[in-house]
Amino acid sequence: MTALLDLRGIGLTYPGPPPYRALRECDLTVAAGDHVVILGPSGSGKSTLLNVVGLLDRPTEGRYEFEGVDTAGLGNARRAGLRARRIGFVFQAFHLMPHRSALDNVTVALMYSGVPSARRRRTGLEMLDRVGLAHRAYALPSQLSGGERQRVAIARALAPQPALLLCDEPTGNLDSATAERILDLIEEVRAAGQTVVTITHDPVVAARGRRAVTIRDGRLTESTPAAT
Ligand SMILES: Nc1ncnc2c1ncn2[C@@H]1O[C@H](COP(=O)(O)OP(=O)(O)OP(=O)(O)O)[C@@H](O)[C@H]1O
Repeated sequence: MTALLDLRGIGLTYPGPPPYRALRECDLTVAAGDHVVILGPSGSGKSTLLNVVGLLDRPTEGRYEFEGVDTAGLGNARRAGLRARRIGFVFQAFHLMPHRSALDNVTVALMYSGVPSARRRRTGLEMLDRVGLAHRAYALPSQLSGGERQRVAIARALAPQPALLLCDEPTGNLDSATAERILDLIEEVRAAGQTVVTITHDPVVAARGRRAVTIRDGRLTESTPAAT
């Protein structure tokens, strides 16, 4: 399989004061179509790593290639464009626009990724249908359950057909039955050929990955491979 992303010797030091070295010498290659889980305790560097992988932050050391392109050479506008088109984010707190319908939340992502307005509504409805929420397209986030909100967030993340789905504690705010349904949906996404990277401190979530990597004190180590 070809590598979707490749990190070599990645380090990130927050400037402070005092400076804090949150990532050190991280090497990670993620093959296209894989689901890699990054597991680690609070404060270990998971979000920092996710921000680097998601092109939100620049590392202070090392080389990060996304789809074969050295990201160090990309200006902020190119990075933002790649993020909108090639990377979907799913967060624990959903981050939906509260005063916009489920459908609007999805179509706005399509607008940022450059999809022409004539196609956005139909694609948005198709994405909501894919997560089982076509019948709630015009509901506001406040009228949806936590699991439904996360499904809208997944529809939004997937709508631009990103190469990479990045999940940050995707089931952190959900009860265990709802969490299972969200994890099933993420597994469907991977089975359909998209690449998934999930960060979590929850072993139940980690068990769903095909490969697990542990981060401790900003260093990555390969864990026992998860079931494939
Ligand atoms: N902007 C910042 N400036 C300085 N230090 C920071 C900054 N952001 C994070 N840190 C520190 O870097 C370390 C890693 O933080 P990070 O948020 O990546 O951890 P995490 O594993 O995601 O934790 P959690 O599971 O609690 O969200 C922590 O010690 C944190 O205090």
